[in-house]
Amino acid sequence: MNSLRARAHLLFGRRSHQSLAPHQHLSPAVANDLVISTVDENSGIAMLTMNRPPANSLSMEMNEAICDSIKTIEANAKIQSVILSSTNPKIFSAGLDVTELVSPDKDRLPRFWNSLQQVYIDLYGSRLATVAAIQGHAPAAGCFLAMACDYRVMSAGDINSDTKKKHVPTIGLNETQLGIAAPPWMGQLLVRTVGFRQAELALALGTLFPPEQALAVGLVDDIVPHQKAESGEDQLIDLLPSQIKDQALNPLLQRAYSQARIYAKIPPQARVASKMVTREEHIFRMIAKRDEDTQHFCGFVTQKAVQKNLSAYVEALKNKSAKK
Ligand SMILES: CCCCC/C=C\C/C=C\CC/C=C/CC(=O)SCCNC(=O)CCNC(=O)[C@H](O)C(C)(C)COP(=O)(O)OP(=O)(O)OC[C@H]1O[C@@H](n2cnc3c(N)ncnc32)[C@H](O)[C@@H]1OP(=O)(O)O
Repeated sequence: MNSLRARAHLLFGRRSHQSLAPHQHLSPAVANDLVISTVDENSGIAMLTMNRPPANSLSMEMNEAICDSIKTIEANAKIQSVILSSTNPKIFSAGLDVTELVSPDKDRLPRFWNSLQQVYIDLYGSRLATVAAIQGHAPAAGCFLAMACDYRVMSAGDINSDTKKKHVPTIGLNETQLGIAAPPWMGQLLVRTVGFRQAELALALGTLFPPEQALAVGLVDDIVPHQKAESGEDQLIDLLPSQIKDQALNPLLQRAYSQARIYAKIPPQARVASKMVTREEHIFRMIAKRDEDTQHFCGFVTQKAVQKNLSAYVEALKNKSAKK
């Protein structure tokens, strides 16, 4: 147990990206615009709210902001749990900013990929208990963000009171639908989350799961119907950033908060050591294979055929949005 604790300290007690990541980080002031951090030392709970309109897509700066925010919260010994949420009620995160992938700058592309690897190291390997509050869509790297957390609660969707149209969020690794493959470590994370056969099917088909199906395969741990709750807790209201203060009666955030509180009550050393049992080897593997992974990614993404697929995809995305 002692050696496990020592190793836990090695992995989780120190900021991995301070010693391991060669890339630059944004100043906290800028990072705070992209990811809003709020903390409540009394309950030991923090909230990281992604705030990169329109879709919380992951640019290099967004990845760096996520890492910086985790670092800042981890430095506060009074905080044990963090909720990862979004200011956009319909999109948790649209995954990688696809404009980073099309006709990429050759110097920026590897740094961009390093920044995503760092999110894996910092979020998946965080000492904090992490709860993803998935209000809206979480495709591709959006799904990865959720899978890198310890617990996932997802909204069952809602009905627009004006148009009466139902909004049903989806989650999954849909990369094959873009003509690309999920990176091996992301695919393996899906395998560890939902099991081999479900992952094999979902990766090949690029399946985006609606909430009920996501729950059935184990991609999320709980789904929450949208009906507004009758009352809100003061502690949750205090934790919500001003941009989403009106969400205090949102049952999804309430459910995420109650799960964060459950985690915050577990003795941290025991919780962190047990987290290591399942995550340590994968974090170390990423660290060891980081350069190789970056070379694979850059080589793959810059292939002519892949660029063609990605360009067409981005065009379709823009056209779809323009038609609205
Ligand atoms: C042999 C060796 C092999 C080694 C292999 C190694 C590595 C593997 C290689 C590559 C791996 C690369 C990994 C990629 C993972 C990813 O994350 S790719 C990104 C995938 N994301 C998506 O497909 C989501 C695309 N978006 C949507 O489907 C929808 O937007 C939505 C999220 C479902 C929301 O729909 P909604 O109708 O509400 O909104 P809009 O579609 O109108 O979008 C609003 C607005 O946002 C912009 N936008 C959406 N998504 C993105 C994005 N991902 N990036 C950038 N911008 C995005 C959209 O364009 C609209 O903008 P506007 O026009 O300015 O309004």
